[in-house]
Amino acid sequence: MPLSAMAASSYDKELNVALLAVQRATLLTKSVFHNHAKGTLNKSDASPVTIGDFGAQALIIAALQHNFPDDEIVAEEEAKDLRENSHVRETVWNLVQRAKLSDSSAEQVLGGEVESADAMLDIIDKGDSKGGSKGRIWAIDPIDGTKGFLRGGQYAVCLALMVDGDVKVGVLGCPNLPVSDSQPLVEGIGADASDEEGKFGVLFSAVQGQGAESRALSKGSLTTSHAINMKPIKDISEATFCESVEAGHSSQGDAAAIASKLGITTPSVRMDSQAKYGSIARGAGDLYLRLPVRADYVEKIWDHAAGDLIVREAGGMVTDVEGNRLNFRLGRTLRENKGVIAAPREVHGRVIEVVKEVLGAKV
Ligand SMILES: Nc1ncnc2c1ncn2[C@@H]1O[C@H](COP(=O)(O)O)[C@@H](OP(=O)(O)O)[C@H]1O
Ligand SMILES: [Mg+2]
Ligand SMILES: [Mg+2]
Ligand SMILES: [Mg+2]
Repeated sequence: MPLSAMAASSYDKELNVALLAVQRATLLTKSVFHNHAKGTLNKSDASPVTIGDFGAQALIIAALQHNFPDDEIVAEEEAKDLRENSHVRETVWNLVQRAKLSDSSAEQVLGGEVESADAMLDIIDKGDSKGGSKGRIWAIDPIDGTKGFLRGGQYAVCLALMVDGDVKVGVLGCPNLPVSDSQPLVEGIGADASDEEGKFGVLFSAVQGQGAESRALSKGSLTTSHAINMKPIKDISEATFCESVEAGHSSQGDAAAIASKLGITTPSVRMDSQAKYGSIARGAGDLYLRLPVRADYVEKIWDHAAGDLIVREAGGMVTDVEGNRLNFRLGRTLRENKGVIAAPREVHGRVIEVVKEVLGAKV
């Protein structure tokens, strides 16, 4: 490959912008958690959305539009509720204006000052791409695990770049996870993520073919990163697995049955959001099981794109419950996939066998 083509395919700029954009948006969500009523609204599917979700989405899209004006964006939220509710709109607008990284050169990279509250609404609605298998498309989940965010549990600010339907860059900001990779899995705020000394959680990232990394989140420029890898497993019965806190998002009964058949005796760690993908990628846990609760639920690409790449680049395998790779080419949803099974490569096949036994026995 000619040098110029190699440089063009390394995604250095995309990764840098994505990391800084997620870091700035994560700061906004932290300030909402500490200083505000969350401004929770209920969406049409009865799930919650907060001023933090809207503000984080506006900030990330503004940064992407400044740097990559021709790219498409698939984002979870839309501005409709803000157009109808001036009080919530003004609160989000204030947050967006105030959210700045402390390092001016980092802010300069992100650029794209939002000019007015109305411009902010239009920016939020730029996340309405239909997605698909062609071209450059970013997927944004401004707060994944909104229920966890409201409870003071785990949540993640998630951003991924897909090119022709393949995830090339993935970033997860997890402000409530421990900074250090070797801390055990936690359901609540990590002991060393308390915001003292400016430490507040972790930023995971991966670029296709270049491995996965983690670094401490900061309020200014990026901190130094290091490579992360899934933990090698000798005996599957010694694995720890994580699953959703919300029983409505993943069948905890099926997970318990699968774990028991695998000989796993350690209870599951329940945590919200794509923090589960980051946690197994850094070796703090081994398996992530997401087992369908309702036959009609279709997973969304923004709930999985970044985590899928980060786990695969750390040495893992991510599939649905049938063992098929997640297909990000079909639009805003993963309509061909049911559930998610993420595990180290060497044991993934065995886990899928047992998943099929347990789920097959139900029908
Ligand atoms: N019935 C269901 N089954 C699976 N996932 C669901 C679901 N209803 C909502 N979700 C998704 O579950 C995500 C949270 O996952 P987790 O349980 O791993 O924390 C939510 O993301 P948001 O919080 O971004 O809306 C939402 O998209
Ligand atoms: Mg949501
Ligand atoms: Mg989500
Ligand atoms: Mg969300």
